[in-house]
Amino acid sequence: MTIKKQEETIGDDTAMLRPNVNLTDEEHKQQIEASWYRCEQFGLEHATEPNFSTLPSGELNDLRDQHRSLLETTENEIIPYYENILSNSACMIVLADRQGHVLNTWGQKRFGRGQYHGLVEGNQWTEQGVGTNAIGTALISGRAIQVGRDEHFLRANRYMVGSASPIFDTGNELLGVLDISSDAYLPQDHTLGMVKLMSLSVENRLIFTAFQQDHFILSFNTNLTSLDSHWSGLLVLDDRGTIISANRRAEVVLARDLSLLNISQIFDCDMREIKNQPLHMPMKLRALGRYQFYVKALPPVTQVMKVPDYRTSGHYQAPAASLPSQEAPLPSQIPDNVIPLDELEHGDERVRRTVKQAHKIMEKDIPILIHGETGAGKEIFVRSLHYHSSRYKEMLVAVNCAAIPAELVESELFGYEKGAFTGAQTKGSIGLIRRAHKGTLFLDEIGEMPIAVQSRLLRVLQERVVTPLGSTEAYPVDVKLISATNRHLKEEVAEGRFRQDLYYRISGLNIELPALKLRQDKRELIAYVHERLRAEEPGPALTEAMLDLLEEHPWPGNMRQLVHVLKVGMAMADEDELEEWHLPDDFFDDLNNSADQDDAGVSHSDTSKEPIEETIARLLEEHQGNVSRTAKAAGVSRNTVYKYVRQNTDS
Ligand SMILES: Nc1ncnc2c1ncn2[C@@H]1O[C@H](COP(=O)(O)OP(=O)(O)OP(=O)(O)O)[C@@H](O)[C@H]1O
Repeated sequence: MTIKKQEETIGDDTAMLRPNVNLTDEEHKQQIEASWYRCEQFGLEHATEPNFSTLPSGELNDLRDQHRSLLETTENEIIPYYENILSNSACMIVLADRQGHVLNTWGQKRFGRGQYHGLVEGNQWTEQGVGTNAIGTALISGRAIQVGRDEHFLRANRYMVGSASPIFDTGNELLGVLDISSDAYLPQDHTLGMVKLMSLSVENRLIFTAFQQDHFILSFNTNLTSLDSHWSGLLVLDDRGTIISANRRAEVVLARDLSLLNISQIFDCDMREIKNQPLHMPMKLRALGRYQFYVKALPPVTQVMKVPDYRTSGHYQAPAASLPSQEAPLPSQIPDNVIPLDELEHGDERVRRTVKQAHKIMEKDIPILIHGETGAGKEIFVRSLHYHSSRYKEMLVAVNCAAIPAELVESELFGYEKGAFTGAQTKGSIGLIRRAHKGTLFLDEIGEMPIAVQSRLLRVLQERVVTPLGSTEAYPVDVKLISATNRHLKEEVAEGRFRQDLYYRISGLNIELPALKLRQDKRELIAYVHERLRAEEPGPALTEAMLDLLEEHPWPGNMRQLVHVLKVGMAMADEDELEEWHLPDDFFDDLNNSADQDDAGVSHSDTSKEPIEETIARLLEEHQGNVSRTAKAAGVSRNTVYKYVRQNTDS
């Protein structure tokens, strides 16, 4: 089950000053009643003993490993601010994952009575097992809640009070929950407000960790002095001003879905002004034509850290002994089975530009995302890029994310320690990402990657370290990341199947590899592939008529289908030239289908009542069998003429 964050819609522009909007007493009562009703449905009775379904320590370690960023952010950047409060009160802070598993606790390890409270690492606090409780109920409702002593469904829990607030990740998915529990009296507004503040702080820190390196982060508030507080709205912008992430406050205060809007659609300013704004100098801007906000823009850390580079001025010459790893390969060093970059296209301007851009970006710390239909040649393209880059001596590791069973993707990619899980090889495994260290990692069909693995991959890309499953050690990795997909990833993001933050991480340079039928150099490319195959094994030549026919084909299977058709045809032919009858049947099925589609709804130009077959027969004769001219005169596609010719020669 995925829970999206609940909107707390705030109607007026003073909302930021009183952000701690708790449930009304009536709403609170309803939440508790709804929870008790669920508990009855789960078959619980008030006398039932809590069932914590405690995780074995190995699984707990894996879980903690998966939530490392959440754990570290909470521990290092949030808890220290509350230490004072904690040390003076009899309560504990609990961090649990979205299934209610306790990941860590801080503060009082044991409540006053020394009673076993079950708030220990590995225990699961769900309504199913423990009845109404702050953690489980906040997770089910997606809202912050305080559960008082008698509001607990199980009698066994009625000695404690818990206040919990869910935490959402940068893609708005429920990530976990923070809870403050005690067996002493906890003032409701105070504690609930505090835990909400903590969960907001965690969310904000996660945004900074994910994006501050390469993106502008805008914070805004109605009040200048609160601009740096956790209650400020945060917007993450790419270089062109597109909003690629936002915190809860931003969405609540602006009361709209902000994803992928441009900053100029929200504030009366554009990206240029934001970029020109002196560091840490707030601006006073109007939002949505109505609200006044103070806005501060934080440029990407990489930009702030930029230091003058003296090589850009004067007549700098690089020292003679440059690093060997920076060298581009010589043509003789490129393996035979790799298609040279300049042979990837044969006159298609768009593809030429794409190849040039990608070749350049290979030397930059910018990931590449390739979109293209299946069989369009994405992997061939990546191989060529890798072997023409300075990483050519290192590994190109290609991973087809759709081909690995979902439950194995994680261990295959990140590796595992020996004995990390049942079925793990006794030796352990280094994992595919580390295998690509210093080289290129090609994640094909990345759209198929399970969402849990996406989070982990995101962390690897952000932190540039891999922690194998079951290990505490983090290994640095330096990989050139190229991903490919035949899906529309933006739509996948909109529908919640692909993490937005990961999408922006992997899509530094977006490349479209056109389908074969759309390529302007289709004819030349077909001739090239044919020549390459003939270089491997002697075979028949292609006539112009055969090239016409091949050019006409819709090629739904793209380059892969072309290679297959040519290989079959060439194997069948004993003659000097490739003939139609050498080609496989499915080739003609596609051809006929596309002819039918091309002509659907289009009537041939002859206005007489003459059937189309007769028109084609007549025109073919008139044009001495010239297919192109016949098709033009009849007002049909060349495929239709071919289809007619074939039917009449077959019968
Ligand atoms: N530029 C090219 N020149 C010659 N052959 C090519 C070219 N591009 C692709 N091919 C051939 O087409 C086949 C399919 O290409 P490739 O595996 O790169 O496609 P893909 O887009 O990665 O497919 P998928 O999306 O199914 O993974 C290759 O095995 C290769 O034989």
